[in-house]
Amino acid sequence: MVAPSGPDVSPYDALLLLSFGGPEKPEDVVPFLENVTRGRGIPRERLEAVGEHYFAFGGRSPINDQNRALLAAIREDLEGAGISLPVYWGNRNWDPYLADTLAQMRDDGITRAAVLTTSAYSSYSSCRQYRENLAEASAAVEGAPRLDRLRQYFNHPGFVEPVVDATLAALAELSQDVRDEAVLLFVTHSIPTDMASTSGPEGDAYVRQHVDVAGEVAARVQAQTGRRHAHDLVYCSRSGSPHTPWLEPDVNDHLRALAAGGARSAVLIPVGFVSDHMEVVYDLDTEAAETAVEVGLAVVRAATPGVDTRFVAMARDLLLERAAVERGEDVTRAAVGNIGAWRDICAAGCCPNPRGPRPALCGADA
Ligand SMILES: CC1=C(CCC(=O)O)c2cc3nc(cc4[nH]c(cc5[nH]c(cc1n2)c(C)c5CCC(=O)O)c(CCC(=O)O)c4C)C(CCC(=O)O)=C3C
Ligand SMILES: [Fe+2]
Repeated sequence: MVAPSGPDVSPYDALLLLSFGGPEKPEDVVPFLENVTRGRGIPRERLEAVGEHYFAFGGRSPINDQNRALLAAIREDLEGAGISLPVYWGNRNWDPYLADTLAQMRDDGITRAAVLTTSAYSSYSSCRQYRENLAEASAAVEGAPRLDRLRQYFNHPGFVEPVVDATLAALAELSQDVRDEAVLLFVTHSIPTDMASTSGPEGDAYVRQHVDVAGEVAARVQAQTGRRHAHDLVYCSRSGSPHTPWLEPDVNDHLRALAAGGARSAVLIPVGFVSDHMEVVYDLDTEAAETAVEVGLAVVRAATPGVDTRFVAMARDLLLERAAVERGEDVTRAAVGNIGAWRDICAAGCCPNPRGPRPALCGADA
């Protein structure tokens, strides 16, 4: 056998895709929601409403199939680049559970893996929570491989470029008489304002990262169309107690305000999501679409990165970048916009857990 001649992935002997997980049949829905919300104080009415969203889709979230497709696409991309590396998949909240995957990796002889999460931005929910789950699952599995979480990639061109093209394609779907005036609405998951203000090493990273990506996408769209579209950052999927402030405006409220102000069209760009999660197919394609009809706005939704070849290749780029860093080599880190490539190792105490400190991997405080 001739050794593969592709790029050097050492010190890694595997890549792990870490995601949220979702139910796949009606019986899964309640236990899944219990997994997600244990100890979170989410009001019962909110849980029942979210359960109904899942039941309306036959009890099946789109997220697992999207991850299966991403996994297949990453394997094919790595193989095509001459990299022979096993790629695993584990979830925080549903089967295949992270701890089971780590046990499988150990049994397969894996000693050190790079971890790509399906979450691009910084905050407790989108970053540290994943790192806590890595710590917890590693502690539960004797002989679990060493894990290096790859950097947050909100501003990696492999994430941003597909969003630009999806926005252009969505604009093209609007009828010509309202296209040029369409407002670009960048949509992301709302989080409690306290969680937002403590995100990242200096605070406010969650919103600043989204504002930067939105500005970059809007500028690139303008460069392509020659039209300057107004753009806003709005939020979906608010949860929690009504007494806790969460990031606003809600996408539905904003659509109503736009219509009241005389706007006729908008493009919803789910920039907070890497693929068509439940938040996208329900909160945007169902609920926000109904709001748009109600107020008479022409609205189209831009595609998420999904399995766009550039997004898939980003996984390889981040893997090779980090492998080189771990070997002590200099690297060029791809990033667009004004913030710069995010750090590999999270700062001590960043994106704190609102319920108090817990062990987390892949940070300066690990
Ligand atoms: C920032 C963020 C992301 C993006 C980053 C990332 O991708 O991680 C995200 C993703 C997701 N959230 C998801 C599902 C849910 N999130 C919930 C609850 C919550 N999310 C929060 C934040 C986020 N969530 C927060 C602050 C809560 C309150 C409870 C808590 O403090 O933890 C609840 C409970 C019911 C409810 O309260 O809505 C559910 C069911 C799914 C799966 C969807 C599918 O099935 O396709 C995905 C990808
Ligand atoms: Fe969520």
